[in-house]
Amino acid sequence: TRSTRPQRMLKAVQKNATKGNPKSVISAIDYFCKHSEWAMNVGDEKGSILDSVVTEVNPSTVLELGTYCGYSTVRIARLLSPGTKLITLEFNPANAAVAKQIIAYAGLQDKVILVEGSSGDLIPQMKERFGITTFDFIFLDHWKDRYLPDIKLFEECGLLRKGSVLLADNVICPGTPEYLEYVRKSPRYESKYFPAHLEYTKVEDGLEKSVFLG
Ligand SMILES: CCCNc1ncnc2c1ncn2[C@@H]1O[C@H](/C=C/CNC(=O)c2cc(-c3ccc(F)cc3)cc(O)c2O)[C@@H](O)[C@H]1O
Ligand SMILES: [Mg+2]
Repeated sequence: TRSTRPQRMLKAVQKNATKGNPKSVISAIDYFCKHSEWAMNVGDEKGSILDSVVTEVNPSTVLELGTYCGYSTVRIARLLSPGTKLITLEFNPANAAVAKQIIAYAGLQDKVILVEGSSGDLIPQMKERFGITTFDFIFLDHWKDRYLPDIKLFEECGLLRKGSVLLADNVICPGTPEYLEYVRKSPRYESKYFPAHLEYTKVEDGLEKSVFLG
């Protein structure tokens, strides 16, 4: 049967990137998406903003919602200090399988805990399963209509502390209007919009950074 786009992306990484070199894996995926097939990775423009926020926060506890093929997982994990791991949630087993191989190709498997399942089920399990008290940094990049219910779940589960940083992709395109209204109106968050473009296109998009105020 015909291969899937994630499988073709993995092949491109194995062909064009250098094993153990995260930067080359990132470049190989960006090249594939620019010259072969568009795919919904955060991309290099928004990816640079993600890099700068991760570097600024220098988090000890990290969560990513929506691994997809692991592009942003690799971007984040390569910047974490030694001993720090990121937890990434992916409910599509085929995507998780590709992501696992891309993360391993980058040599970052020891810095990543990839959990197969739905955020709605897994967020309430974070404390007991992974010994998490609160998250320092959360990257939201899963189904756009799930950003709002999941941020409320973080609050209910006591997974945010004063200063926790949430960074959300695609707040313009495809758009997350309810989430954006919530974090911008709520007195419990200090929000900032980082304008950019939809990955590999000239379409307007951006990232919303929201700091929990406690
Ligand atoms: C009910 C399940 C909610 N919880 C969840 N828990 C764990 N993993 C979840 C997930 N939701 C989705 N996922 C996974 O995340 C990934 C989904 C990401 C959704 N992203 C987008 O739709 C998206 C879409 C675009 C896009 C933009 C313009 C366009 F014309 C077409 C697409 C751009 C992006 O940057 C995007 O991130 C998949 O791998 C999916 O299996
Ligand atoms: Mg996205």
